[in-house]
Amino acid sequence: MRITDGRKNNLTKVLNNIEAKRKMGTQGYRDAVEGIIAEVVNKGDEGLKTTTLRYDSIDLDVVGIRVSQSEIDEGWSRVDGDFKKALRKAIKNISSFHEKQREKSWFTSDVEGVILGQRVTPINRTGIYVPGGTAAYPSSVLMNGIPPLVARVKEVAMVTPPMANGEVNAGVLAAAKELGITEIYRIGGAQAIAALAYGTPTVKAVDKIVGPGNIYVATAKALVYGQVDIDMVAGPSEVLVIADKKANPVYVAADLLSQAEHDVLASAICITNDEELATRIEEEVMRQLEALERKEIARESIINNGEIILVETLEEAFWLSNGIAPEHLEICVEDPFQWLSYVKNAGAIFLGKYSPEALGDYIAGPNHVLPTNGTARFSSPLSVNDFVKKSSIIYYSKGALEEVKDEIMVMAQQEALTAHKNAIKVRFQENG
Ligand SMILES: NC(=O)c1ccc[n+]([C@@H]2O[C@H](COP(=O)([O-])OP(=O)(O)OC[C@H]3O[C@@H](n4cnc5c(N)ncnc54)[C@H](O)[C@@H]3O)[C@@H](O)[C@H]2O)c1
Ligand SMILES: N[C@H](CO)Cc1c[nH]c[nH+]1
Ligand SMILES: [Zn+2]
Repeated sequence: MRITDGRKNNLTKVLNNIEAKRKMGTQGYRDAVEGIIAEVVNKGDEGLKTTTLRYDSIDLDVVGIRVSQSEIDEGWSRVDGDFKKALRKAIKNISSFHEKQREKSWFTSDVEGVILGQRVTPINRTGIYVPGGTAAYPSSVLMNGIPPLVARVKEVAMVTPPMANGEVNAGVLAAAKELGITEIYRIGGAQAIAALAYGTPTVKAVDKIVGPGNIYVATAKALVYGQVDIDMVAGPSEVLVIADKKANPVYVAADLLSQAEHDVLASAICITNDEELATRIEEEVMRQLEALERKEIARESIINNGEIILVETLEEAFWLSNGIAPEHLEICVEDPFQWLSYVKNAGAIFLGKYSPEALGDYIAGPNHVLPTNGTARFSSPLSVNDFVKKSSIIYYSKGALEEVKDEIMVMAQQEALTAHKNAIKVRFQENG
C-alpha cells in the first residue's frame, strides 16, 4: 500500500493525481459496452444469449432467461434460519429509514380562487440491478428493492448474473422472496442493462434502471440514460477514512480492506495527520490481507488503488476528501461530530470508530447504493425519491385568472406567441 506525502503544499498535486487516475480507470470500456448494447438492441433475446455465453459462460437456452417461481422458492428454502433472521432485521431497519423519505402530495390556496399543488406518483415500472459477477449481493436486493416498494412502484423487474453453474445465488433469491419480488432475470453486465432499457421479447423495457455494478454495468447505465432514467453512476466501491492519532490502525485497516475486497477497481484511501499511524495502518493492511477469502482481489485493489496520504492538519484532510468526493467517508477522529460541517461531498458519512462502513452496507438502514467516481459532488444515495415523479397542479377560477390576464398577455406578446395571448383573450370576450 502506497504512502504519499501530501504535506508542504503538495495537496493539489495529490488531488490532481487521484483525478487523473480515476479518469484513466474508466477509459477503454465505452467501446466494448456500446458493442454489447447494440448486440442486444439488434438481436433481442438472441443477443442476450450470445453475450451471456461470452461473458458468463452460461447457455441461456439451457437454463432460461427468466427465473421460475419454483427456483425462487427453492433458493429461499436452501438458506439457513440465521440468514433469514438477519435479512428480516435488515429489511425492518432499511424499510423504516426509507419510510421517512416518503414525500406526500400537497395543495395550497394562498390566493382566493387559486389552488396550486404537487402530486407525487410512483414510476410505473422499474428495473433493479443486483451485482453477482465475483460475489453475490443479497444485501443489494434489499437496498434496491425496498425503496420502490415504499414508493408503491407497480412493477419491479430484477436482473442478476448467473453463477458458474447457471443458477442464481440462493441468498439473492431468498432476499427477493422476502420482499415479494417475482420477476427475476438471469442476466448481468451491460447486456442486462440493455435489455431493461430497450426491451427484448422476454424482458419488457422499464422506465428507470437503478442499482450498483462493476465498470461494465456503470458504463452501460450512463449510455442508456435518455432512453430510460437511471439513478446514478454506482460503480466499483470506494472508501476514504480520515484518521487522527486516536484512530485504531486495526479498525482502519479492516475498513479499507472491506472495500478493497469488492473489486480490483475498488479504491481504499486513508488520509491522516499522524505519520506513525500511517505506517501502522499500512502494516495492518498487509497483515490482515493474508487472511481474507478474496485476498487476490483485495491485494490487486490495494496495490492499484490503495493509498495512505499524509497531511499536516485535519482541515487539509477534509479539503482533500471533498475534492475526491468518496462514496463512503469514515471520520475516525476524536469528536467526529465536530468535523461533520467540513464535509461537502460524500455519498455516506460514518462517524466514529464503532460505525464501520460494513454496518451501512448491511443493516443500519440508509441505502448502500451510492454515487462513486467523484459523482457524490452532485448525486445522492438511492432513495424513495428515485421511484416517484411529481406533477404540478394548477386551478384558477375566472376571477383569479382575470387578476393576472394582462400580465400573461404582455409576456406572450413579448415572445410573439399570439396564440398564447389569444388563449387568455377569448375567455374575457363578450361571448367567451
Ligand atoms: N456503488 C455502490 O453502491 C455499490 C454497491 C454494491 C456493489 N458495488 C460494486 O458492484 C460491483 C460488482 O461487480 P461484479 O463484477 O462482482 O458483478 P456485476 O454483476 O456488477 O458484473 C458482473 C457482470 O459483468 C460482466 N462482465 C464481466 N467481465 C466482462 C468483460 N470483460 N466484458 C464485458 N462484460 C463483462 C459479465 O456479464 C458479468 O455477469 C463491484 O465493483 C462493487 O464494488 C457498488
Ligand atoms: N460496499 C458496497 C457499496 O459500495 C455495498 C455492499 C454490499 N455488500 C457488501 N457491501
Ligand atoms: Zn461493501
